[in-house]
Amino acid sequence: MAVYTEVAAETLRAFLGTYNIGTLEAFEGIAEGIENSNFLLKTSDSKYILTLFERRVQPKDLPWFLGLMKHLSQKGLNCPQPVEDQKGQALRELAGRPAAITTFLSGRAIEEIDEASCAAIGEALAQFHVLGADYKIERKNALSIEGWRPLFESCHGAGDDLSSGLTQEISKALLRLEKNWPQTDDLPRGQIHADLFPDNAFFQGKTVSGIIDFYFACTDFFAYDIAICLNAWCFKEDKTFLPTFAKAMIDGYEKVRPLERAEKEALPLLCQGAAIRFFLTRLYDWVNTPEGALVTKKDPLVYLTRLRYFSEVDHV
Ligand SMILES: Nc1ncnc2c1ncn2[C@@H]1O[C@H](COP(=O)(O)OP(=O)(O)OP(=O)(O)O)[C@@H](O)[C@H]1O
Ligand SMILES: N[C@@H](CCO)C(=O)O
Repeated sequence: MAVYTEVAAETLRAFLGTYNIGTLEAFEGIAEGIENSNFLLKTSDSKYILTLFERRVQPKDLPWFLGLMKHLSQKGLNCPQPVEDQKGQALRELAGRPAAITTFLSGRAIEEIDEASCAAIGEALAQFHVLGADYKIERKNALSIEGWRPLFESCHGAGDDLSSGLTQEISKALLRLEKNWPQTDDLPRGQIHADLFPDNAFFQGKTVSGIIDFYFACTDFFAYDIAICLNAWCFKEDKTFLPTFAKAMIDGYEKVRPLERAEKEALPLLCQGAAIRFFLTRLYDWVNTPEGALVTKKDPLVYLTRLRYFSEVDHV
């Protein structure tokens, strides 16, 4: 459950009084998610999502994230639109936390991933990349190649408690990635979502009705975003890679934005990077989340399996 900060109804009612979105009829904490506290608000006008930012999100980055959401939703991407208060501000403070209200999106996360949903998410990802092109301000990806080693070192060898020899295996993988990771100009880059997991995509039938959770978005290689999705969508029961899902995703992507040859060739390496990124943030959380916290810890070892798989292939 991800509600780290509670909000009293009276406080929320007063807060909503500074917007033009009706009066509060009901609100409830949302169980899903691990990063921020989220609430579903029902007002006399409509439904909204209130997010209180916790944990990894740096307050200085919030205007960039909210700006990107506004930009993409205005361009026609199905994503939450930040709601401005009566003074035109989307970023506010509530219960001592940075806070924002966004529009509510219909649909729900897919129950069973298949080729059709992979194709649809590939297409939606390419739309994200293309529509983000004229959002010009860059935000460095703090969870890319330069961030992984410090994150790993901050876990102080804790991986060995999960699986023996793991510290050595990850050290070797990091060295390999640091030696071979593409330079900034090597591949097309722009604004990427960087966390487009199945729980961050809503579907209505086979159609993507919304993309949420922009709080890892950043400026990086487009193909790295595909690598994240290949990791997150194209494995069966956490272990077996599903080439037909991957092909459907890449074909869906290329309907909107054809990939360059260099991007395709870089995919196995970028997929290893994506696997290590999610392995490391999960390992960090495994070590640092106190017992009894109201949040479900995610298993880092799932991404070790994926790292091993992508380390052994020469194409995806
Ligand atoms: N705009 C929205 N419209 C409808 N539901 C939403 C919206 N934003 C968030 N939700 C709901 O809130 C849940 C948690 O949101 P989100 O995934 O952004 O949480 P998080 O803690 O920030 O993220 P995560 O752990 O995935 O990084 C979602 O699974 C969804 O059910
Ligand atoms: N999508 C991430 C959590 C948010 O970064 C994971 O599954 O590890």
